[in-house]
Amino acid sequence: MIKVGIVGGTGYTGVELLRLLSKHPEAEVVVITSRAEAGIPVADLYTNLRGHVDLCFTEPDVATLGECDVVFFATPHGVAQNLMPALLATGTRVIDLSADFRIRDPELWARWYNQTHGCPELISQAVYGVPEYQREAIKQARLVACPGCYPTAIQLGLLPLLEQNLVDSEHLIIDAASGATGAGRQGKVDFLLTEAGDNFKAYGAGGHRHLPEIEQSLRDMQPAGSKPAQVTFVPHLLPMIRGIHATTYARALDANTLPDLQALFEERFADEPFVDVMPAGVHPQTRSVKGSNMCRISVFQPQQRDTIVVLSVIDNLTKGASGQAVQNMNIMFGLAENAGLDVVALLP
Ligand SMILES: NC(=O)C1=CN([C@@H]2O[C@H](COP(=O)(O)OP(=O)(O)OC[C@H]3O[C@@H](n4cnc5c(N)ncnc54)[C@H](OP(=O)(O)O)[C@@H]3O)[C@@H](O)[C@H]2O)C=CC1
Ligand SMILES: CC(=O)N[C@@H](CCC(=O)OP(=O)(O)O)C(=O)O
Repeated sequence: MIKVGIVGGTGYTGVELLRLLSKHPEAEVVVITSRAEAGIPVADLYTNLRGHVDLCFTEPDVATLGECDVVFFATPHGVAQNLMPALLATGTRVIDLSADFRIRDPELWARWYNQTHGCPELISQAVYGVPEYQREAIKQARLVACPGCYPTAIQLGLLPLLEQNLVDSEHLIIDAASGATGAGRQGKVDFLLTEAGDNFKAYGAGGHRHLPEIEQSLRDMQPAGSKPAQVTFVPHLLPMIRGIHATTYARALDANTLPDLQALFEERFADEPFVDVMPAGVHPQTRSVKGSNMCRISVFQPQQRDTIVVLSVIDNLTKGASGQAVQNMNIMFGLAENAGLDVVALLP
């Protein structure tokens, strides 16, 4: 059994890690931390885990965490970077769900996250954890930086087009919408039922912190010589609990020579356990992935003109965070990639 520690067990990604790992055949959570709830049984706070998880929350302690084979950070950005040098020195491997190690340039990170990076010397060791194009690097990684939820949905939708250099990469336009759990459990007025319910609004249109992460990862997918990807990214808040829907508009470099896009997408993801290309003409919907690690994608070329539309949906807490983190753990430890993740989405 792989011994697992979780730092930050009281947030939504922490409880999602517990839900998935409690049924994992080859991993067992042995430590779960919370400073505010130390000493309290996990199942007292999250009653869905009664009968499945017997642990109590404990204070974060590097020596105890260092006895685990792998430690997940489900903490706000700025936390993992401070514990990382001491924790990696124990020999444990780390999977960070926060944004601390996603961006390679610490100055760029500092500008978007309004704080100085506490551990720039370890950033180069981090592998960006998108299995669909980083699988080999993830196998060897000691530190995996899990992608953000919006970046995951957007990257998977654009991967086949950018790898083949088929679109005008400097003018990509993305509208994406997220359920309210995307904002975490630390309540803000905007996420009250009475504020978010029966409403739909954009936010961050002038620049969202996921923009540099999205552009960095899209550029990593592009073949040498391509024009570096630039995106206009507008996120929206949807009055639902889980789910992300991303709509991406990309102009073909040459609409007359485009390959069959449906076949291109189906072939690119044929061997991917967690990407499902929908049949031609079918629109994906967030509830078809709720609670599952699947990303469902559709591609359209309306009126056969030169704008390609890609629709992608994920559950922000599963493929967008904790499910992808478990998928990365499975790859790092040579396990079946779907271990603990073979879950059918909850529908209706
Ligand atoms: N929600 C989502 O859809 C997604 C979230 N993420 C990222 O995952 C991370 C976790 O998010 P989420 O689950 O929403 O939870 P929160 O951001 O609300 O994190 C809360 C957890 O972190 C712990 N924590 C906070 N500060 C510290 C600290 N200084 N030292 C140790 N532990 C600390 C808290 O416990 P306590 O204070 O009691 O110690 C609590 O358990 C964030 O970085 C988020 O950006 C990534 C993808 C999707
Ligand atoms: C609805 C909502 O507020 N979403 C969050 C993003 C959620 C997320 O998961 O971002 P990280 O992975 O980088 O934490 C936001 O827009 O900031």
